[in-house]
Amino acid sequence: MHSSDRSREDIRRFVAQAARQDQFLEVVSGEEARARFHRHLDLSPRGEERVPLAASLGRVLSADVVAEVDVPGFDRSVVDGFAVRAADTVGAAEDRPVALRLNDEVLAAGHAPELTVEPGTATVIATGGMLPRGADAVVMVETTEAVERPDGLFVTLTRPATPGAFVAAAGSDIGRGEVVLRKGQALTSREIGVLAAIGLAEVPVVRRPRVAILSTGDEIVAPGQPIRTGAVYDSNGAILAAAVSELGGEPVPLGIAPDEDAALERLVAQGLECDALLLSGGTSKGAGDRSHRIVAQLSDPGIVAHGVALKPGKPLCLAVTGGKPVVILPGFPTSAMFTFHSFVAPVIRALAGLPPALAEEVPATLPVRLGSERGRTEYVMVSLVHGAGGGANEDELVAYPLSKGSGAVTAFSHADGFLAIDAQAEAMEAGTPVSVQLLGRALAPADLIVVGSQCIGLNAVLGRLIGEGMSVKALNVGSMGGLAAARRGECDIAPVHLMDPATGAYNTPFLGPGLDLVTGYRRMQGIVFRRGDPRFEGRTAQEAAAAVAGLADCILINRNAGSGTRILTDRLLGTARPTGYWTQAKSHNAVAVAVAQNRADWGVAIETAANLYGLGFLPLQEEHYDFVIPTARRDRPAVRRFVEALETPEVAEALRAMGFIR
Ligand SMILES: Nc1nc2c(c(=O)[nH]1)N[C@H]1C(S)=C(S)[C@@H](COP(=O)(O)OP(=O)(O)OC[C@H]3O[C@@H](n4cnc5c(N)ncnc54)[C@H](O)[C@@H]3O)O[C@H]1N2
Ligand code: MOO
Repeated sequence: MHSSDRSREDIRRFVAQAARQDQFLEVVSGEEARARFHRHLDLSPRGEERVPLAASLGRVLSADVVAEVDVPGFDRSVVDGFAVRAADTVGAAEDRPVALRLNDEVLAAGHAPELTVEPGTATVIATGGMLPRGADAVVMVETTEAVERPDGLFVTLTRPATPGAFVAAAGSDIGRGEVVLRKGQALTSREIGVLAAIGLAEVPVVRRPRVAILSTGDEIVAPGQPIRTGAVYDSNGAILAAAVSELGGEPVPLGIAPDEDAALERLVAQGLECDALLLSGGTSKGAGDRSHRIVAQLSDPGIVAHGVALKPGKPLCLAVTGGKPVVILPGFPTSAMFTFHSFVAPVIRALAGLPPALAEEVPATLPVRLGSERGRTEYVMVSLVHGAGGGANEDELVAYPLSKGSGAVTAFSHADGFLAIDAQAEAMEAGTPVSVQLLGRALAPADLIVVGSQCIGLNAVLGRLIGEGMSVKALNVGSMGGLAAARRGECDIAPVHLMDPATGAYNTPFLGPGLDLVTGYRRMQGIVFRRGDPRFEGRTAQEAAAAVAGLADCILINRNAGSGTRILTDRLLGTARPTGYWTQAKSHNAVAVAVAQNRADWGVAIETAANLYGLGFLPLQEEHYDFVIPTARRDRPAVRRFVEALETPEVAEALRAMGFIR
C-alpha cells in the first residue's frame, strides 16, 4: 500500500487500527489442537476408481488384490536342456553313462507338450518351456552328449538328476487365491510388476483427494513474474502442491489471493469444492491478515483451534466444515511446512487411503548450546553427521541445528530431521543427548562432511566432487563453529577465515594438536558502497573510512562480532564509532544488500559480493580462506579427493572467474 494512494486521514485511521489489533491468539497445546481437529474430520478415503495399469504409478490400492492365476502358470524349465524322469538317471556316472531316447518333440517356451516322457526317454526343452507329462526334472544341455545310433537319437548323462532339478513349479512365485498386494499399498514400479504378472489391466485405487491450495498476501508474487522490492516469491504454493502429490493427493492450485475480502471469499468458496482447502499466510492477527476472518465465517463447526503452543507454527488455524478440513498455515515457509507435516499430512494420507506414516527416531548428541523461547514446544531442524568415531554406528550421531528461523525455506531441504525442546526449557546445553525424528527419507551418511564457514567459491571444489558421484554435506556454522567441529572430529573439512588480531596472521595461529591446514584461496575484502557516491569514489579504503566515520548521515552496516570481517572492520575504524556501528549483518551478502537497497551507505565485504550487487569497492586486505582438516581424517578417500580437486587448474580457474585468488 503506497502512502500516495491514500489521503492523510485514511493513513491515520489505518495506523490507529493496526496499532490496536486484536488480542493475539488463544493458544492451545499441539495435542489439544489435533484432538479438536480430528473430532470433527471425516477421515475415510474419498471413494474408489479403476485406472489402467499404466496409469497406476503412485496410486493407492483401494482393495486387496487376489491372484486369479498361478505364477508361473505351469511347471517350467529354467534352463535349456532335456526333460527327464529323475528315476531314470539314478546311478549315472562318468564311467556308467545313462542313455535316454529322445522323443520327437521340441518344447520351446509357449508350447504345450503333446508327448509323454515315458521311462527311458527324454524331451528337448528350452528355458521357459513347459514340463511334459512324465518328466520331473531337467538336465542342462552342457552336462549331456547327444548320440546318433541306428535305432534313433539318444542323449547320454553322466550325472544323476534330482527330482525337481531346474524346474520352477507352478504357483511357486504367486499361488492362485493368494493376496498379492494389500489395500493401502502405494504402487511403485515393483508392485506394478506384480499386478502385470497376474494379468491385471485395471487396478482398483482410492480416488485421489483433491486439495485446494491458496497463497495469500499482497506481497506474494508467482515465480516467473517480475518482483518488486519488498515482495517475495510464492514458495508455499509450490511446496504444498508438491507435498500433496507426494502424499497421494491431487493438488488444485488456486494461485495467490490479495489481502482483500471479496477476492478471498470467492477463492475460499472455490476451494471448498475440493476435499480439503489449505491456505497460507494472513493467519496471525496483524493489520493485513485477512484469511482467518474469512475462514471464521465457516460453520459446522468452523474454526476449532487458532493458535498452538508450538514453534514454529504458533498462528496455525484449524477449521472443519462438514467433515472437510480447512487449514490456514502460517505464512513463513518453515512454519508452513512444519505445521503441514504435523497436522495436515496425516489427514491427506488418510483421505488418500494410506496408512499412518511411522515416525523414525534416532539418538544423537547436540554439539552446541540451543536457546529456546519458553511457553512453546520448539522444534529445531537438524542435520546429522557422524561423531568422532566416523563409523556407521548410529549411536554416534551429532545433530547440528539449522537455525535459520521460521522464514527460511531451505531448512527442510537441508535437514535430516528435527528435535523438540520442551516448552518449559529455556535452553539445551551443548552435549545434551537428543532424539531426532527423521524426515521420511532414509538417513544416508555423506562421503564428505564440510562444517564451517561457507563461501560461494567452495562450490567450485564441491561441485566437482559431487559431479564425480560423491555425496557431500556442507553445514554453515561459521569459522569458529567449524574449528570446534574439527577439534571434536565431527567433520572432514572445516573451511575457516580467522585472523589473529594481534599479528594479522590468518588461520595458522588457531590450529592445535591433531589439526592440519590446507591452503585454500584468498578473498579481497574492502569497503562496499553505491557507485557514484562521492564520499567513497576515488578514495582509498583508509581515506574513505576516516572521512565518513564522523558523518552522522553516512550509515555503516557492520558485521557480527566474532567474524573475521568484523575484526578487520574494527582495525580499520580504530576508536571511531560511525553511525550504524551497532547494526550487525551476518554475511557478506547481507552487507551488500543493505548498501544496494540504501538502508546503509557502506560496509566491509568481499569483492565477489560487491560485484554481485553492482557496488563500488575499495580494497582493504586479502582474507585467507583455508581448510582445517583433522589429521585422523586426512587419509580418507573423500578428503584426498577434495585436496586433489583443489589443486586442479580447472578449479583454480573457476575460483579466479569468481574473483578469488588461488
Ligand atoms: N505481534 C506478533 N506478530 C507475530 C506473531 C506474534 O505472536 N505476535 N507471531 C509470528 C509468527 S510465530 C508467525 S509464524 C508469523 C505468521 O504470520 P502469518 O501466518 O499471518 O503470515 P504472514 O504475515 O502473511 O506472512 C509471514 C511471512 O511469510 C511470508 N509469506 C507469506 N506467504 C508466503 C508464501 N506463499 N511464500 C513465501 N513466503 C510467504 C510473508 O511475506 C511474511 O514474510 O507471524 C509472526 N508475527
Ligand atoms: O510460529 Mo512462528 O512459525 O514461530 O515462526
